Amino acid sequence: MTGALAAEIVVDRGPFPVSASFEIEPGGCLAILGPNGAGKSTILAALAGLAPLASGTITLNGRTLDGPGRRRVPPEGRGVALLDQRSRLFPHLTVEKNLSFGPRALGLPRSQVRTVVDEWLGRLGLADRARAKPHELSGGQQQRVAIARAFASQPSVILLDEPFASLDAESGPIVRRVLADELARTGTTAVLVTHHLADAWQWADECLVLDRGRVVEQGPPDRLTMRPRREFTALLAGFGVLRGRWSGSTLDVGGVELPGEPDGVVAGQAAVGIVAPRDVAVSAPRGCAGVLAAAVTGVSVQAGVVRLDSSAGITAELSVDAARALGGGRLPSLGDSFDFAPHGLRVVPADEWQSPDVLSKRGTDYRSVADHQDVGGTEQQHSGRRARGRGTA
Ligand SMILES: Nc1ncnc2c1ncn2[C@@H]1O[C@H](COP(=O)(O)OP(=O)(O)OP(=O)(O)O)[C@@H](O)[C@H]1O
Repeated sequence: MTGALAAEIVVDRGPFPVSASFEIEPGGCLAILGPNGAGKSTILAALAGLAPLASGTITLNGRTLDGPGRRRVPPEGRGVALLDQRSRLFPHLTVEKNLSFGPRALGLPRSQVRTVVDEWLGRLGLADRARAKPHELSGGQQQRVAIARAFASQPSVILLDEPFASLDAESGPIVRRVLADELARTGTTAVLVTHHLADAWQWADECLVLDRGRVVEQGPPDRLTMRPRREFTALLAGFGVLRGRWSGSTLDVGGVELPGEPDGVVAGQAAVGIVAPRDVAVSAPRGCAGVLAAAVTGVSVQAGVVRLDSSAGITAELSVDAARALGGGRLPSLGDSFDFAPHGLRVVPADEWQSPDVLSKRGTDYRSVADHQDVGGTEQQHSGRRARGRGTA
C-alpha cells in the first residue's frame, strides 16, 4: 500500500507550537531531524492522530484526516502505523498472535491470516519462536516482530520514530535490513525521525530540520550533508564552525585572519566559517600568522584516520602516521596545543545562522555520529524514494 501524504501541521501542546508543512509522494520517505525536544515526535503524533491540530490540514490520498471543520479521523482509521524505539508488542500475546492482530482487524479470513503470519515468521527468521511471548525475545527480535506487526495492518504510511535507537551493533543491521526490505516490497510511504544524517541519507530523499517547533532547514540529505545552512545541521554533518567577521577576503576570528570563500556574506558583516575536518591542517606550535593556536579537546581513531577536536571549535582529520609525528611518536593527548589551519572555509552571514543555544540543548554528541553510520547497504534500494518538504523556515 502506498499513500500520498500532504500535511500543514500546527500543534499546540508543549512549551511552544510545533509547525511544519510537507508533501510526500506515494512510496516516498521524509526524514525529520532536530535537537531533543524540537518537536519531531509531536509531528508524528499529529500524523498518527494522537495529537490534535491547532490549525492546518492532513490529507492522505486526498482524504482529509484532520483539518478545520472536519471530524478528526481516529488513529485506528487512518491507515497510518507508528513504530518507535520500543517495540510496544502486546506483552501477554505470543509472537504469532501479535502478528495476526492486524490481519484479523482487517477482516481477513482465518486461513488467510494463518498464511500471512507464516509468511511473516519465515521472512523474519522467527518461525521457531512463534509461540514465544515478547519478553522471551531479544530486543532486536522484538523490534523485528514490531515491524512485521506494523506492516501486517497494511498501512498507507508508516511513521518511524528512531526505530534503531535502542538496538545493539549486532541486531541493528538485521532490523534495518528487515525494515528496508518491507519498505521496498510494499512501497509504503514513510516518515522517519532520526538523530543521524546518515540515516536520513540512507532512507529519505528529503529532510526537515526542526528547532523549537520550527523548520529551520530543509532539503535533500546530500545538500544538508555537503552544504548545511544552519549550525545544527553543520555539526550533525561533522563540520567545524568558526565565528568571526568577514573582512572582504578573510574571516577575522579573534584577530586571526583566515582565508575563505564568501557565500552570501559582505565585507564588515558578522559571519560564520564552516570547514570539513579533512580541510584542517595541524602542526606543532610555531606562532605563524593565519592559524588558530588551540588545545586538543578530543581524540578518536577510526579505520586509520585520527580526528582531533580542538578548543577552537574545529576538528582536524589526519593519518595515524601524521598524528604520531605530531605527538612525538605517540598520538596527541587531550590538552596538547597545536596550530590548526583551516583551508577552504565557506563563509556565510551570521544572521542567517542558527542561534548558538542549539548546542547547549542537544542531548546527543552530533559531532561524532555523522561518521559512525554505515550509509552503504540499502542506500541503492531506496534511491527511488521521493518526498518533498515545504518547511516554514
Ligand atoms: N503529550 C505531550 N503533552 C505536552 N507536551 C508535550 C507532549 N509531548 C511532548 N511535549 C513537549 O513538546 C515539545 C516537543 O517534544 P517532542 O517529543 O515532539 O520532541 P522531539 O524532537 O521528538 O524530542 P526527542 O528528540 O527528545 O524525542 C517538548 O517540549 C515536550 O516536552
